[in-house]
Amino acid sequence: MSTTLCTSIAELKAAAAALLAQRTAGKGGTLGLVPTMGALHSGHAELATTAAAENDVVIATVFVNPLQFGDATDLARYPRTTQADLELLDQAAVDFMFAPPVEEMYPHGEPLIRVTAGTMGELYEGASRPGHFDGALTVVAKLLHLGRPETGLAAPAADGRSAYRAYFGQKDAQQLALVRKMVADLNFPVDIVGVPTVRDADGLALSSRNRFLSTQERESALVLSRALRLLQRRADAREPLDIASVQDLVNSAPGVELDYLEVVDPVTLAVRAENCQDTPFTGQALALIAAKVGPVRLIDNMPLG
Ligand SMILES: Nc1ncnc2c1ncn2[C@@H]1O[C@H](COP(=O)(O)OP(=O)(O)OP(=O)(O)O)[C@@H](O)[C@H]1O
Ligand SMILES: CC(C)(CO)[C@@H](O)C(=O)[O-]
Ligand code: BAL
Repeated sequence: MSTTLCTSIAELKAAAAALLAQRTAGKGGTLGLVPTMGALHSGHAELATTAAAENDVVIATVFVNPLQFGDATDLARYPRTTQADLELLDQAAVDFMFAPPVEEMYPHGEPLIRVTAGTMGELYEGASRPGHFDGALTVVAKLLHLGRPETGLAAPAADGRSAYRAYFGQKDAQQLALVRKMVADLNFPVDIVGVPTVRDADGLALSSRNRFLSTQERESALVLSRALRLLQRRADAREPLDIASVQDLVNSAPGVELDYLEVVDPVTLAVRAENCQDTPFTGQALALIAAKVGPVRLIDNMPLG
């Protein structure tokens, strides 16, 4: 096992700085950070291997952040699989797994000062999970600070890339857009890298919560990626999207309760008011979907155009 498990911030910072100095002969190098909540699967592995291919040292964080859970049951039953996570990260050539206890991250209880995700954080996922993105951005801000060693990072490269990069999945499109906005608005010295969604062969986006689906619910859940692909085909053909018909298709799947299916601007996430129903699709957009399948809330998205 070459991945080192760290549970304290001081231990992580010292060990990461030392390894970076050793690997780069003290000349400075690049560091990749992969924030996760654990219960790792091949989607996380893709983030980790991308980070390992692009950086001298990689830290993956595994922390089930209470601040981003409104629902205590969801928090309590969130899967925790530390040993398996360590093995997956080792396979992906990650150097450090930072898995702090809650008291290490929040030693004085919940923090008084937090990041607010603003109006963008109130849309879509934020509407169903009030405060979720404030909690997620607050912990991401902390992790971005904690993961960066105090010394040993190279100056920005000629192509303008920072020596510090953090990796997030495009599956959580709203989270990725909000992290990019936080980093831009608050001048965090880090590049955010978006990694494409990894899917099972039948199209279902991998998610730690998929394990709670029964066989029948998993079959029903395929309607999410099918709906997105149907919109993609219509967009590619420059046909009207007729989004209402796709919403009906999702709701007709047994046990599926659609929360939202929206076509939005890929950067601002504002709903596209035009070209979603009857007129031919033009330009580029992102289709976002969320639905409850049995007891599990699932999200997915695909680019259009
Ligand atoms: N299928 C996937 N493909 C690529 N990246 C993914 C995938 N699933 C999750 N990620 C990314 O991994 C990071 C950590 O996500 P997280 O630990 O919440 O996993 P998850 O599977 O999305 O869990 P859940 O949705 O059940 O909370 C996020 O940046 C997320 O976007
Ligand atoms: C980014 C993150 C690790 C913050 O807790 C979480 O929201 C997630 O796993 O996507
Ligand atoms: N992947 C998003 C984290 C969450 O569901 O809380």
